[in-house]
Amino acid sequence: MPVPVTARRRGPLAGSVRVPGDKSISHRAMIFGLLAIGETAITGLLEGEDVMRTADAARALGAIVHHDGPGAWRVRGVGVGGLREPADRLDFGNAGTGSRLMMGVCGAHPITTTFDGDASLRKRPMRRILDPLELMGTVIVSQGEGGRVPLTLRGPKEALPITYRTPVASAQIKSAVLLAGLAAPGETTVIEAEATRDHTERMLIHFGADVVVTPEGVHGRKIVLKGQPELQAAPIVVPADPSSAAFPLVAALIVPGSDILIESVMTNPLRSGLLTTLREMGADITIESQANEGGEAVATLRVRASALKGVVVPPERAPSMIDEYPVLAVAASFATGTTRMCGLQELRVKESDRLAAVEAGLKAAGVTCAIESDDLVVEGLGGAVAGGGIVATHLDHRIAMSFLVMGLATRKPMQVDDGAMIATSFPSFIALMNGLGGELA
Ligand SMILES: O=C(O)C1=C[C@@H](OP(=O)(O)O)[C@@H](O)[C@H](O)C1
Ligand SMILES: C=C(OP(=O)(O)O)C(=O)O
Repeated sequence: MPVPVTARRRGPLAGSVRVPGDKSISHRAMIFGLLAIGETAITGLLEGEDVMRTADAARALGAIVHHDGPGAWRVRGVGVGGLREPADRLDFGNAGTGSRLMMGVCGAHPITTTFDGDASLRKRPMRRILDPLELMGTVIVSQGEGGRVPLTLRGPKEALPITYRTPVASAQIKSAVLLAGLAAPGETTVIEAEATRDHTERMLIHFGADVVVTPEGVHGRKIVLKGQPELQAAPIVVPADPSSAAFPLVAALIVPGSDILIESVMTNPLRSGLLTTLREMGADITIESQANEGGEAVATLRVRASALKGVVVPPERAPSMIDEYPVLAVAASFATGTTRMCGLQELRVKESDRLAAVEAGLKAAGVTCAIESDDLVVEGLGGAVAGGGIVATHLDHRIAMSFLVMGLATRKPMQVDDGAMIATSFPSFIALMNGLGGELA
């Protein structure tokens, strides 16, 4: 049942918030917990639906998963090579990350596994994962049209190590190959032309694997993993998700008079493209304090309403802010002048076609914008955005949250047709925004 949600303009936003744990790290915490020997204790886990599907899959593959309290989980793993064949298909719901990383894990083990998901996941390309897995010896027993879920994989007796150049900048492809490489003897190498988020590499090292990362070309990296390690359980502290922090951050910038604190947000440079871009636009974002949480740098950000100006966002920045473009487009609508976001082809294959969804949403709010090849061009209105539209979210949490943020600053309310998917990544979003003085209902 769709759950329409409306956002209305009220007063300035104020207060201090902490957003939930990082989604990328939370999925990986469950997966590494499964693959390690011993018990992995996790704190700060994102308890969103996507991560809960990965937890269910870890259980189905043999892990013992305990929930001790808010964000606190323990996972007793089976070790690399010790996976149990699941009795049923694994349903990953809306989650690209969970399904693709687990394809890497299962596809390299001598078990048969069926992957499925919701109507959004069933549209997303999986050939990008199946191609390298086939090189490693995985048999694709069945697949949906064009290599989509539902699909069934059977892993080889022993996976083959490969050297793989990722055809698109994608941490999910890189991670699937590295996770499969754990089960292969010898060295598995992934070469990426543009560096993407490095949480898998960091976690491999944290769990005791032998991984060497070197620069490759101007923006890229080469990652070499020694296969068949014995991964040892290790505690994981999940820092706050910068992709979730993006929503209160942009809201505070566009709602006049706002002044908020966002506590201890992860500032991994491979996730910080939005901060860089907003600062170039003139955003008043200052760092109040810095620390380290679970091996990642974190910072408490003070964000004040700002007069933004349009900028050109270069294509090489895309991997470091790939999930933040919808909410950046909202910020750009309130800026003075034009913002051009370049090289966004990957946005077409997320939970929805985000280029099309953003264009439709902005137009519904009275903002002029265009898709020019792989660029999104937004004509900023300098603060006076009409709003009043109804936005189709297409089972996409980030589209829903972005346009609700917009509605906190538009003249007329903004409605999204379905807020249900927000629970996949940020279950407390509405309460958190209302706690800052927003009006979402
Ligand atoms: O590895 C990850 O955790 C993720 C990688 C990105 O996807 P791609 O690898 O498809 O770019 C991102 O969009 C997704 O939300 C999370
Ligand atoms: C693209 C996203 O996630 P996933 O690929 O895991 O579905 C996202 O969270 O914006």
